[in-house]
Amino acid sequence: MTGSLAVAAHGLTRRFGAVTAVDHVNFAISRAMIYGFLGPNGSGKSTTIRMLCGLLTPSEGEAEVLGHRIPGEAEAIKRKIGYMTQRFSLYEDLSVLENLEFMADIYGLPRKTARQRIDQLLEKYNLADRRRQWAGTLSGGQKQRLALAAVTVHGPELLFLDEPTSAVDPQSRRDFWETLFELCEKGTTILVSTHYMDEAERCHGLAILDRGRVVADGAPQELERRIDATVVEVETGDSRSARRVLSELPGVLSVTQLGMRLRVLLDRSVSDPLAEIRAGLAERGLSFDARLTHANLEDVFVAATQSRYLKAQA
Ligand SMILES: Nc1ncnc2c1ncn2[C@@H]1O[C@H](COP(=O)(O)OP(=O)(O)OP(=O)(O)O)[C@@H](O)[C@H]1O
Repeated sequence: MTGSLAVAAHGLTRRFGAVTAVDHVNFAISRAMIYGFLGPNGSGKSTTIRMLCGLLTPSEGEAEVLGHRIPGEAEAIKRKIGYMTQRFSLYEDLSVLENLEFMADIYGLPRKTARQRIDQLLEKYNLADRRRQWAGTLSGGQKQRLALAAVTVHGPELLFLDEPTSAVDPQSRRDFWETLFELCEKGTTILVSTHYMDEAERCHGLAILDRGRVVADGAPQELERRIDATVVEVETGDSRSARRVLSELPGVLSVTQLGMRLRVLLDRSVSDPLAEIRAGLAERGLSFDARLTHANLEDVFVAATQSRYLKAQA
């Protein structure tokens, strides 16, 4: 692994009995970047993260994390990383301050350093006025800020954030992402899992996971450009009938309704998608307007997961 990579996974696999939760995944994360795992529930995001943190042993394959091999050197990385789980892992009956002191203690920070660092974090995360409040009584956004403060108390080089925004409102999500960019600008590498498309769009790099496999990876804009599908937007007065007709056309991967418009995703193998759609709708006597449009990340996600599903059915 070269020095510019924070994480490299090679054929990383984890089975739980008959279930293959993570299936030979490969990816590389450069230092000081925000890398996303985008995938639905059960796609293997948490299991992959737990293997990279050294909390779960891979069934097969290996990874290098900050220059250490996983499995094998898992102990060596624990002080260099921060791991924020979906449930924020706070002690609800300890105060904000006690939670941070506890984490500083776990990481063995000298008392004076810990005090300075905790004061900085309380200011940075806007929790100074609440230092004596029980963590359990904080709002979702405040708990999230405290959880991030807690996992960064020791100044980790690499942060693993497992669906960190699922329990907070849109404004807290935006603020949280601003903080991630600040950390990244100061050199922290961040791996964040999400099932929100808008969050995935903000990552420098991205792996789309589906049933334990990486089905696409790259920068979000690059993935949109490289998509293995064509996107057509259809406007029609009878979207219900049009939707039914379009769903049955050969090569159609998905039809999504957006207000009065339908967004149709077709496999690349369809040579003239506009003609196909026009012929299908005209045959049923439906009036419409259809045009080609650019792919977004949701289209990339649907194309990557649907075409795999259709190939498996064939
Ligand atoms: N300890 C375990 N024992 C058995 N099966 C497990 C275990 N942990 C995860 N799995 C299974 O592995 C698969 C992947 O789960 P994982 O939690 O990694 O997915 P995820 O993408 O993080 O989803 P979520 O967002 O719901 O956490 C699922 O089918 C899950 O039920």
